[in-house]
Amino acid sequence: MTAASEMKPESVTLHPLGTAPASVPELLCIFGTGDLGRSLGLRLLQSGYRVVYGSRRPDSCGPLPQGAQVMSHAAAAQTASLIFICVHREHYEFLETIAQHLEGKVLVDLSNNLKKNIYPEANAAYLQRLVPGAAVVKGLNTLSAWALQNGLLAGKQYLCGNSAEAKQAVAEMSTKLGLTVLDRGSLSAARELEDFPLRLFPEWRLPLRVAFGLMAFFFFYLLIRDVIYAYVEQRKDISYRIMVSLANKVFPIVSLIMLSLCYLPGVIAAFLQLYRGTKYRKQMGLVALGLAFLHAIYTFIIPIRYAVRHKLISRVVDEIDNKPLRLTLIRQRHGEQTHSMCWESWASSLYVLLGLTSLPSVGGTLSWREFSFIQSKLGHLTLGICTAHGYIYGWNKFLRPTTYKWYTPPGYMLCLIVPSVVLVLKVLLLLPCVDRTLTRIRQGWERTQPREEKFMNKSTNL
Ligand SMILES: NC(=O)C1=CN([C@@H]2O[C@H](COP(=O)(O)OP(=O)(O)OC[C@H]3O[C@@H](n4cnc5c(N)ncnc54)[C@H](OP(=O)(O)O)[C@@H]3O)[C@@H](O)[C@H]2O)C=CC1
Ligand SMILES: [Cu+2]
Repeated sequence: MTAASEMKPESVTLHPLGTAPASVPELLCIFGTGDLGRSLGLRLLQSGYRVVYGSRRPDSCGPLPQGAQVMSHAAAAQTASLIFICVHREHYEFLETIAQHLEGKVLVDLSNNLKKNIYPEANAAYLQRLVPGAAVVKGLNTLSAWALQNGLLAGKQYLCGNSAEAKQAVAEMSTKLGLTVLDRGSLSAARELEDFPLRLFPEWRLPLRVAFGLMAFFFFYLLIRDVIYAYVEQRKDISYRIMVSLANKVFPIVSLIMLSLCYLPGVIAAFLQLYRGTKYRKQMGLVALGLAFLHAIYTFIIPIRYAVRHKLISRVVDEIDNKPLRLTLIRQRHGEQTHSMCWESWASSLYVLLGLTSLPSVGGTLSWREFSFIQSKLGHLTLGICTAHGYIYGWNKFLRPTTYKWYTPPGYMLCLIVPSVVLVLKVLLLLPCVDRTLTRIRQGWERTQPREEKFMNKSTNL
């Protein structure tokens, strides 16, 4: 490490903001030698930049990436036109004292807060107030020191700031680091950007809420229908069933509904001739996958319990010495089990295929055609198979009055509604005449058509 006094700042061409060049400055400055500062510096060096650190203690800061220089804040600021502020907001005051050295520089504010709304203004707005002569750009704050160090740079980054040139400079640098950046407008968006890292798995929130909501609903619905009904009407206590049987009814029900919800927007959109994907599709599908998996596991556990009971039954039957009856009992049980286990293994392997291919690392190795084939064709096939599973499971119960305890349909009947609607719509869409029209519409045919006709098309299709 070189002390600031011994070091001559390298000469770089500094460009006033108004006439920013198309190329990024070669030498970049980082304030703060902490976790983020070090990881970012390493990454910048690897991408072909030169890096100068600005530190309170240029002589005694910890180990820095090889090739980087370190000096005082003021000296470092003079070497570069772009400065990353890798210091916590709580310590920003020192920047005010060196504000004259930061005149005309681009300051990148990467800071985050631990909680929302702990400060009256966004960190970046505060920085801009401390250093009015600089162009503050907020962004890259969803990077993590860990990911930078390990070369993982997936995910979009957002930028905002009042100076278009400054944002341009940061965007070009980010692209060179292999990041995808999106412009979110002026610095007034900084607060929103600072809140991003505080949101945990935002895309998972809706799918998980839907899953939990559906699970809670079906759990209580089945609890009333199965356990409470048996208790009230037949004076039987079957609460021991809650843990396994009830759960094993709730999982496939919710799983199937979630899977069909993945495809519902698609078919509806097709009918509305507004074909676009939905953001939550992948997450919905993966939650459905998880639940289907639990269902399959439970289904393989339940026969073990049945097998135990089975032995008891055979012993009792043995005592009565009624061999034909015993054989029928065994055959019935066995048939049901193999049937159901066969369904489960089919459906779950399809689910796994769907889930795996929707992971970015696997999906990336497939061509677009392969991906859409698996996600769309196999997705609908899985949906079809699971829906058929539901119908076959319950076909002989539909007309039996005892099925409708307290006038409520059983859970599996309710859960077949959405998938059936999706499948019927899908089949309608596959009809040659509809398919042809849809293809033509998607190829831009609609533009020459009056609006009313478009809607008429839709209603005749339905
Ligand atoms: N770590 C991460 O993964 C990420 C961090 N961030 C943000 O980056 C910023 C820095 O985080 P991180 O690197 O983890 O923090 P660290 O605590 O690891 O580093 C902060 C650095 O700031 C400098 N510093 C500390 N106190 C003062 C002070 N009073 N005056 C001037 N400089 C000071 C120090 O450098 P020196 O001793 O050289 O002066 C210190 O190393 C934070 O705002 C954080 O929210 C954003 C995204 C990810
Ligand atoms: Cu099943």
